Amino acid sequence: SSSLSASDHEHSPEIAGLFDWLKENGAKIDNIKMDRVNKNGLRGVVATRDFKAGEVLVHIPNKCTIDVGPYTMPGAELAVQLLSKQIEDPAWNQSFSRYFESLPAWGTLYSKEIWKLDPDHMALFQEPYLEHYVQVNANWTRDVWNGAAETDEWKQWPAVKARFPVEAAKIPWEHYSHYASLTATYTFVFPNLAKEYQRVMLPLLDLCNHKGIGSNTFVTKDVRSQDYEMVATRPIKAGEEITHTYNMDNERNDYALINYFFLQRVDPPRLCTIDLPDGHLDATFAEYDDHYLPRDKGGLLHHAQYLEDKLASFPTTVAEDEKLLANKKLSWLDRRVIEFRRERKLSIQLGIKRIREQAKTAYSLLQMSEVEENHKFSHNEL
Ligand SMILES: C[S@@+](CC[C@H](N)C(=O)[O-])C[C@H]1O[C@@H](n2cnc3c(N)ncnc32)[C@H](O)[C@@H]1O
Repeated sequence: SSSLSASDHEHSPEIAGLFDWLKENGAKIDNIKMDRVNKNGLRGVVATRDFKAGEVLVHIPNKCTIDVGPYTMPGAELAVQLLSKQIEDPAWNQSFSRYFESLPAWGTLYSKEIWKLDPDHMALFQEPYLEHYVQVNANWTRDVWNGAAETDEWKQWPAVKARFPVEAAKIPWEHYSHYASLTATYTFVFPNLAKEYQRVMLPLLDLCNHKGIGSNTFVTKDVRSQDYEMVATRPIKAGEEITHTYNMDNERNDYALINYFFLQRVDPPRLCTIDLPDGHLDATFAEYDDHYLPRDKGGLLHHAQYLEDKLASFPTTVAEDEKLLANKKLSWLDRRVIEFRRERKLSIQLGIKRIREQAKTAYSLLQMSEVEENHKFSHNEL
């Protein structure tokens, strides 16, 4: 049989419990397993047999999933919704216990919702925009907990405390804020029967890692049954990691770091979102094939100059960052931020080089934008 034996989960009774619970509830999960998928021991999902393109790898019944709240809610408010659901219906909560145990333990998650606002840690970004960005998000989590956020009262933690004073008093800040990060980073977006887009928790599917270009599955919801399926987008070999694209924004390291606290070391390195012309973290970039050429306004050389100024403004060089990273005593939180800024600098260096090369041969491109500008101008004058 292709079903999993206990030894497949030797490293983790929680994962064995998750598989048992899902199977008891009719999930089809026979041809995948959990494993360590990189040198850092990252957990991920792996195929245990070959799959053809279009084949269903995993089927999760709707009753094993959780609609947490409207998809626009930030993690802080989703955490309030989830905790309130758990308190309100202890039997339901108990029935999901093996799922909750499969999720990362407190202290092992990190994201904008719970960023440490310690000045030394924040300074590691070498980027005021990012410091500000995580500050706004982490403060929101704190404010929703205290009832001080500028949003509806029902979305904030004191509303739960008022309804369930005894049970709510047992929830510490650490637990709530962990949930704020979890509901932001382990949820999917799907419509419910009323066609309202929800943040949804999908057991096991939420243990698959992100891959942009080259991912091998997507997740879909059946309109009739409301069940969820993971489908192969190309042939998959036994032993291959199962990945899907959380969103293409994660292909930019600043977006992935702030939102999910991971980085990809790709060759060639890609410019960060914030280093694209007019780039900022809440923008969506539809075009990813062209990593170095600025689009629209600005022009090539203008962007090269911007990147050169940026590079000169960093307090440390790539070599100095490397030296810091050689220190084995760095905390994992500090290490990843330094790794991030090193990758960012490498991408900026390459970006400048590419733009300068391109500018030599892209005369026609520059000329075209001038023509368009002149055209607009004369049109306005008419
Ligand atoms: C939805 S979970 C995926 C499962 C996770 N690896 C686990 O074991 O619980 C999202 C988290 O997984 C990690 N992750 C996802 N994709 C990754 C990738 N391409 N590289 C490194 N870490 C990744 C990040 O820590 C992220 O916050």
